[in-house]
Amino acid sequence: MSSVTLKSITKSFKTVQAVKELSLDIQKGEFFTFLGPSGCGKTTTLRMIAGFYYPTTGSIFFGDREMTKVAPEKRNTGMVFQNYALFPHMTVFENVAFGLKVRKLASAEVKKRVEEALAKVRLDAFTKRQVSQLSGGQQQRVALARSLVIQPEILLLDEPLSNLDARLRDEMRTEILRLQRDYGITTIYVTHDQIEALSMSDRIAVFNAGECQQIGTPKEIYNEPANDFVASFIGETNLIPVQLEGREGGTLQFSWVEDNSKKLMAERPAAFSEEELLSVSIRPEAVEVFEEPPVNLQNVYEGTIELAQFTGASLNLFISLGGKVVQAMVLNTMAHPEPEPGDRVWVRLPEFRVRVVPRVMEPKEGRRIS
Ligand SMILES: Nc1ncnc2c1ncn2[C@@H]1O[C@H](COP(=O)(O)OP(=O)(O)OP(=O)(O)O)[C@@H](O)[C@H]1O
Repeated sequence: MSSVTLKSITKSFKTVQAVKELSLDIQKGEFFTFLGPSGCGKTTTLRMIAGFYYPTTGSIFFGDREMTKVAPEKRNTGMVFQNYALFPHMTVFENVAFGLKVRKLASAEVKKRVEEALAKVRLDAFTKRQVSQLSGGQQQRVALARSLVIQPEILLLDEPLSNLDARLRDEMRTEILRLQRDYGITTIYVTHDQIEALSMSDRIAVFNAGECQQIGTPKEIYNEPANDFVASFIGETNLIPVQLEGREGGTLQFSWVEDNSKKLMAERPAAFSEEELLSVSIRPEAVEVFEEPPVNLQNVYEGTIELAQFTGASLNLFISLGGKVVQAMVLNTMAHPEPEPGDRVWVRLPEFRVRVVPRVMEPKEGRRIS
């Protein structure tokens, strides 16, 4: 088990700068996730940690050992890929034993370790099967056992669940976490799936276009996003571009950029400089919806329901407030009558639930419904 430190690493491929000035400290035994959209540099960073690529500039340490240009086979990392990369003509046992045989371990030791690893991933009944005769989930377990059996210091997982169906993904998520906790192994997990990232990680680094936008625990990333990109990439959110008008005590006073007759108060402390472009972010579950205009409340806007989506546990309401559509998630209380398109409602964006975030994305038009 080892900590991992990236010191200002960059990676360029001819004209593409895949990773820009990235610095990270991953703790011993931590489950750390790289999250971001396709092409943002997650895999390239993981490959630099594995040693398949060397950084163009910057350095990589495992504990206090510099690994920047050490060959992959000398790093003692275990890696699991999206496509499993198993040997289809070999049995489950042979696949898992492969790395140990390369390391020239005695055959009794190989047998013991492989059997232990297969028991851990609950495949002990399948040792003699050809991997081509296994399901996707079982193959992924073989890949996990193969990477763990070498007792790596660091486990690297590159979108390991993306080829599995939704139910199996759920199951394997729990399985991977259980194994990670059992072995206590430092784990770096690459995904573009925010649910995976939120539900599994100790900490997450959110990437965009080769840059790390925020590092934090799942709750920090979700509740206190660093900017509008992070807010909208993690979960659903409503973003309203705003202009600062004043401050009074701890309260910030804004007007909407798209309609400056609409005012908005925010009570959460927010770090930004006067010259930055700002939005407020508010999650659908934080938006309150009223059938009558509420009295003595702030940040209340009159609107019309455009769409009501029933999802079982909740109703997703898309509410037009003049040109802007805001999404609200209200719990299914089986109330009658239910909110319907065309209904006039009042929306409240509670001042203690809105987050002021710097605007780093291009402003978008209001969400289209159809
Ligand atoms: N070997 C390579 N040669 C040239 N460009 C590359 C190479 N590998 C990656 N890139 C480019 O670097 C950028 C980052 O790619 P990377 O694979 O790290 O992204 P990613 O976030 O892992 O994406 P995905 O989720 O799609 O795998 C992309 O623009 C990609 O096209």
